[in-house]
Amino acid sequence: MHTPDPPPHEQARQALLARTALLDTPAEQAFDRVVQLASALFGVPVALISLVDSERQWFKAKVGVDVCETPRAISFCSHVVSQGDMLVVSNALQDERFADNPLVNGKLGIRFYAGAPLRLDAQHVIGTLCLLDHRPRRFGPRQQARLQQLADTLCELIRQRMLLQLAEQQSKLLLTVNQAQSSFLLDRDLGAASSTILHSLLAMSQTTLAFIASCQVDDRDSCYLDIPSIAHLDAAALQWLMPQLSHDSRGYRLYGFDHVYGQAIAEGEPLVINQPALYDDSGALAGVQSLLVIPCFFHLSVMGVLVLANRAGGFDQEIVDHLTTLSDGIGTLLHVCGLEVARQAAEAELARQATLDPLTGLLNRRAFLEHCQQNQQRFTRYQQRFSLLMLDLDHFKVLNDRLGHPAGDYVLKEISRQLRRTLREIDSLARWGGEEFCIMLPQEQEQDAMQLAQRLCHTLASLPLQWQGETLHITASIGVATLNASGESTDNLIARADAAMYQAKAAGRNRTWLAAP
Ligand SMILES: Nc1nc2c(ncn2[C@@H]2O[C@H](COP(=O)(O)OP(=O)(O)OP(=O)(O)O)[C@@H](O)[C@H]2O)c(=O)[nH]1
Repeated sequence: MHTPDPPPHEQARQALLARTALLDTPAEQAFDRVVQLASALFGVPVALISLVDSERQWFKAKVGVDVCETPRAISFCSHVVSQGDMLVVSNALQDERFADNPLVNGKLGIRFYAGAPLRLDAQHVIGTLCLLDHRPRRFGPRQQARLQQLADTLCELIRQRMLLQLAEQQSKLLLTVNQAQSSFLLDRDLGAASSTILHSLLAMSQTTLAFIASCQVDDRDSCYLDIPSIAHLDAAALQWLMPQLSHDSRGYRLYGFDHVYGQAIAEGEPLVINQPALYDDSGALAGVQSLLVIPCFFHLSVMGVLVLANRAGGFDQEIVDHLTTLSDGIGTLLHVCGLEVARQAAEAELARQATLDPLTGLLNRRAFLEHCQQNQQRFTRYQQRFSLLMLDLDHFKVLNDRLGHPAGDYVLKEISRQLRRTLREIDSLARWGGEEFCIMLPQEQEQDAMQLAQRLCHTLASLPLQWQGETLHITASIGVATLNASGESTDNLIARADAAMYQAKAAGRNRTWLAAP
């Protein structure tokens, strides 16, 4: 018995067969009619639609036999698949390839076989439409041509069926993209929205890894791809991708545009890579079997890419066309997401601005008071005390009157900068109003707070401030108050620090004063 070698591109052929979604499906009238017609037309007892799978032939429709599959190794049809042409065996007993085949000398007793290839595309034969008889027959060229016609019609039926399935999947996917857009508008979670799309895509495209990436530019003007979620069925594929990405709490990022995704974005065209080793010898694609990168547009701008990897048999034009129709929906989603991110950033910036003093950039009185309240609560909870320094520049009016308002502004800004530089990160500094500043020192003992106030006094007094060639001598008076052990109110603490500051003024200025308890 002769078992033929598999045809070239056997893997792609099997992938195409899998995509027909015919294997192991129930009988269908349209296919049954074809075998009934073939049996009647050619006057044979057995007619089959045989699909040649990796290890078996499986019959989608049959007349005259009960079995629904036989091993591929003994099947006549595998010869048709391997040679790509029709096979006619007039008398199997006289054919050395089949004489000792169990289908011939066994119960089935095949003598005559004619099988026409089911050729779905130029390269691949997925099976046969075949005729069998228990006695030898002649099967001339005209009959062979008719059988092939019938097989070609059957192929057309299969193609139509695949197109219909594709259209159904496409409308399902479009619906998924629409749902993802709506859910994003509701909960503003791009990771969840893209994950919904990706999981549907994996199932539909028979791939093992998928992600959506949006083009972003960070605050240092570096371009990167933001990848809010990755869907995968294959840990090995993920291992290939991971070393390329950086990861933080917001998701994954891929910096620069010097890679296949950047290429698809720059060219604005889908990029299909079915032989990664030939495409890129740098090793960046080692571990991936096939890759499809589709740019996603909003109007004429590329907002990001849809990436799918590892499709059995690789990516063909049909799947590219199919997925490209989805990419606009994804592009719109990425655009809406970009608007949302910009809106949130603007909102955060506005909120930040509202807490700052415009001249010095320090916290304003309102924000500082909120901060004090929080520390007050911490005291209630953890008994952690804190101190306040009320700092007022001395004779500032004189300086303003003599050198003008711009000189006063300059001094306020320079003093603010110096204070910020002298204080620690955990200390809070605010412009309380006019030439007055307020400082909060967390977990501070009275003596520590006094020491710091004295250091500030000294630092400001020795500041070499210059205004239009004149050296300015600025001093400050500082009142120091520490939250008392019973946890007084913030207002009371501020009032005590303020009163201490006036004591310092009254005592001659350029000094510190510890508030009475
Ligand atoms: N240039 C400038 N001056 C300000 C600003 N806010 C308040 N001032 C001035 O600060 C001065 C405060 O004067 P006073 O309250 O009399 O206090 P002082 O002159 O520092 O005197 P003592 O506090 O008693 O040492 C006034 O001249 C205000 O006009 C500001 O934003 N810029």
